[in-house]
Formats: sequence, structure tokens, C-alpha cells
Amino acid sequence: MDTILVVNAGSSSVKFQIFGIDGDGGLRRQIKGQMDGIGSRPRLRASGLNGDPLADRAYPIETVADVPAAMAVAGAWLRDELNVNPIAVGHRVVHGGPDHTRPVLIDHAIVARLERFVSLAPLHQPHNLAPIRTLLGKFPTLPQVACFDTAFHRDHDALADHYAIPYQLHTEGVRRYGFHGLSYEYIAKSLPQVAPDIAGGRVIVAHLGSGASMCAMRGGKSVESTMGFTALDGLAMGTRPGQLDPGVVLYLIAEKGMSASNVQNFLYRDCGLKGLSGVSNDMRELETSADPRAAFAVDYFVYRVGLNAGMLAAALQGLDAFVFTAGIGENSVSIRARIAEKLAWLGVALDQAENARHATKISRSDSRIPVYVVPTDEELMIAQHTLALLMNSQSPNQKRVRVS
Ligand SMILES: Nc1ncnc2c1ncn2[C@@H]1O[C@H](COP(=O)(O)OP(=O)(O)O)[C@@H](O)[C@H]1O
Ligand SMILES: CC(=O)OP(=O)(O)O
Ligand SMILES: [Mg+2]
Repeated sequence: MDTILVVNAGSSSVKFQIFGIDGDGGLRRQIKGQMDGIGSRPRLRASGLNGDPLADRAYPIETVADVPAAMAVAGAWLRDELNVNPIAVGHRVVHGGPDHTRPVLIDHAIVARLERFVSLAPLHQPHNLAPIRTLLGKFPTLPQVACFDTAFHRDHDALADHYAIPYQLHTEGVRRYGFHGLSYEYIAKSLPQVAPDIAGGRVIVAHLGSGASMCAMRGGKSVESTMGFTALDGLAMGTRPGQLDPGVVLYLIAEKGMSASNVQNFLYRDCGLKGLSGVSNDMRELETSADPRAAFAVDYFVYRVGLNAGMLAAALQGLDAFVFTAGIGENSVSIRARIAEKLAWLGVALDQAENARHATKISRSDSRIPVYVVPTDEELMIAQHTLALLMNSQSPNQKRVRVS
């Protein structure tokens, strides 16, 4: 069976999936894996059809110190042990800038355009583009597709898209883009099945992972995001501060003598949960730590999710449902419970037992606002976009003989 390989490099993980293309042009998941805990407790885990385990390997932190190292280990495993030989590769590319409103087939010109956004997403864009460039060099005829985190938010109203800065900068692309769009797109597509009553309504989706943001959706479309020009804004994250008075940046430059690249490294790598706690960027470690600063970092994370939920409810002029997703949102019973407490004034009442068993609906039956946990699947979105572009790019004759 022909296969599509999907690559999703996040800030603390490299996720990958392999999908088979069946005779009817449908996708069948064959392998799902990830190298996570990069920079804390690196671990490669992968499963095959029906969730059968294929790999579960821990690595010393020095062996997998960063995303490129994780990519190399995962790539070698796929190539050497599984002999993966896809007919197309779909990539998550975090920043698509103002022009990319949908996924694109990659060529050298597209890569050159996307390079321009490296400084706007330094934790992601270089790692998204590196495998694209390598594959383009080695296999120039292999179709590759770029799927953008920013695309889902590109229909925002001008009020949500602007900063209060001179118009010329907006024209140059200094805008509020929003990220995690492939995750939100997946949730928007899933809600009609998971929760048909509220799918067309006003929904806040909290994508709480190593990078974290929230999206206000109306009728399955994004109307507002906590992230903006870059993935630094909004919620506190593993190593990023979230919302920060720009005066702090001026202080770092003027009073601390920091250069632009020092400030960039500081904001992307040394802040957030890691900077606040001094313990770890990994929520699992903070939740089990006895250090009071770890507890403070968790308190701060929860508090800021609550504050931003109020802002997004205002953008939606009301709320019909709240959805948790991504690493923390899907897995941490206690953080979900603590965030739900912050949302009580909006009408959220959690069912503790349903929350503890990770049910899909975790609110009480008398909760005015229903609350859901929907595991995200950015890789499935990427595979669907990749297959669609692959089919569109082929001549009618090729389509008839299937993608092979
Ligand atoms: N059981 C858990 N309890 C609390 N946090 C968890 C759990 N499992 C994963 N996480 C957290 O989820 C985050 C990673 O989420 P993920 O969505 O995979 O991030 P990314 O894609 O940005 O690398 C990490 O902070 C990790 O600690
Ligand atoms: C945009 C972003 O922060 O992505 P991730 O959460 O995967 O790091
Ligand atoms: Mg992610």
C-alpha cells in the first residue's frame, strides 16, 4: 500500500505518523510515534495498527538535547528499522505569514519564502524547514506539502488581526496570526460528531501543550486567538512567557545590555514554566515536584488560562462550550480541574469522576457550559491536506490508476 509520512516538530516533541492510502483514496493510520520530553526526559514511543507497541526507548538528555537530534533519531528509526518509503510527505510548518491561507505543494521558491519567517518562529520554523530541504535535495520529485499553523486563523476580522501600531507595519505583515491552527482545525472538524449540540456555537478550545494557546471559535471558524505575530504571546508555556509588557523587552535591552539574539533566546528558551519554576519546562515534572516555585508556576499557568478564557468569551459575546486538548489538556486531571474552577463564574461545573477517567465530556449534567476533552490529531489533518493536494496535482489519467 502507498503511504504518506507526516512530520510535526513541536517545541518539546517530534511527532510522526504513517498513513496508508487505500484503494478508495481513504487514509489508514499505520504507525503513530513521537519523540517527546526533548530537553528533559527524551523518549521515543511508537505504535502500529491497533495500537500495538513498536518502540519504547528512553534516551539520555545529552543524546537528544534538541529537536534536530530528536528528528535524526526518529528519522533513522523510520528509515533503517521500518524501511519507510512514502510516496509523499506532509509537514507542519508553524509560520505561513500573511499569504498562506491553505496548505501548499512545496518547491524551492516556497521554501525560500518560508525561510523569511524563521525569526518569527525560531523554536519551530528551522526544524520544520530542515527536513523539507533535505528531502528536496535527495528526492526532488517526491511530493512534499507544507501545512501551516497560521492558516486556520487567516479569516479573522480586521479588529482581531491588528496591533495598535502604524498601519504600514500591518501591511508589511506585522499582524496577529495565531498558531496551533492544525490542531484547532482538527477539533473544529471533530465537534459535529463529538458534541453536535454545540459544534455550531461559541466554543473556546484550549490547546495546552509545551506551546499553549486558546482559540475562540464560532461555528467551527476561528475568530480570536491568544497568540499573535509570533508564538510567544498569550498563555505561559514550557519556556515562553506568554503575554508580556513590551516594556520588559526594552528594559532587557536598555538596562541589561542584551542583544537582539540574547533577548530572542531568553524569551523562547528561558521563560515560561521553566523560568518561573527554575525546575523544569515539563508540566509532569512540575506537578510532581515538592518545590514551592514549581507549584507557583503551575498556579500561574492555571490563572492565565482563566484570564484569557474571560477575554475570549468577551470576543464571542458568550460561551456555549469549552474544550481541552494537547499534552496537558488531554492528560492532566488536576490542571483541568483547577482551570474548571477558574471558569465556574462562566457556568462551568466539572464532574470530578468523569474528569478522572478522562471521559470525552467531563462537565456535570447541570453545568451551564459543557466541557470536553478531545485528543488532537494534527498529523491526521496534515495527511488529509497532503492527500488532497496530491490528488489535485495529478493528471486525470494518473488519478484513475490511483496514487502509486
Ligand atoms: N500526564 C500528564 N500530566 C501533565 N502534563 C502532561 C502529561 N502528559 C504530557 N504532559 C505535558 O504536555 C506537554 C507536551 O505537550 P505536547 O502537546 O506534546 O507539546 P508540543 O507538541 O508542544 O511538544 C509537556 O509539558 C508535558 O509535560
Ligand atoms: C506554535 C507552538 O507553540 O507549537 P508547539 O505547541 O507544538 O510547540
Ligand atoms: Mg504541539
